Amino acid sequence: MEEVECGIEKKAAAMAAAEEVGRKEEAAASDVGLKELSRKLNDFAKARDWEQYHSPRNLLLAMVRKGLADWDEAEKEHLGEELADVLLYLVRLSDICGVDLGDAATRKIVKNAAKYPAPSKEGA
Ligand SMILES: Nc1ccn([C@H]2C[C@H](O)[C@@H](COP(=O)(O)OP(=O)(O)OP(=O)(O)O)O2)c(=O)n1
Repeated sequence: MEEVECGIEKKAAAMAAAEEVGRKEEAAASDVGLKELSRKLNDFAKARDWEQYHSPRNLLLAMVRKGLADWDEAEKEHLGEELADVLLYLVRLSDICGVDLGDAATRKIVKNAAKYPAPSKEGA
């Protein structure tokens, strides 16, 4: 009897450990960097010989077409897929145009802050 209980405990511990690994993998996937996405998209296009179709114009048109889709709040999963497509096309477009998107976006946030300063909180 004790042996059976020990076996069940071991199985529960293994399942908890697997769940923890799954959670960590999920967190890592949602925290993926732009350079990693860029590399994956490049591999994806190369493997299919699709580089010929990925001109800046085609990528921009594909991005806009995805962005024009009906965005229904009730269909969160579908919305996520459409927004993911927009992001992937944008990352690919940036790569094709030789733009470091992470760097450009970070610089632009700094520029935006200088252009649109937040109201001072002093005396508020
Ligand atoms: N020439 C292409 C076509 C597709 N893709 C990749 C980038 C997008 O992430 C995804 C888009 O594929 P679809 O246009 O088939 O879009 P969906 O999968 O959303 O299908 P649908 O629009 O029919 O719902 O595939 C790509 O890189 N280059």
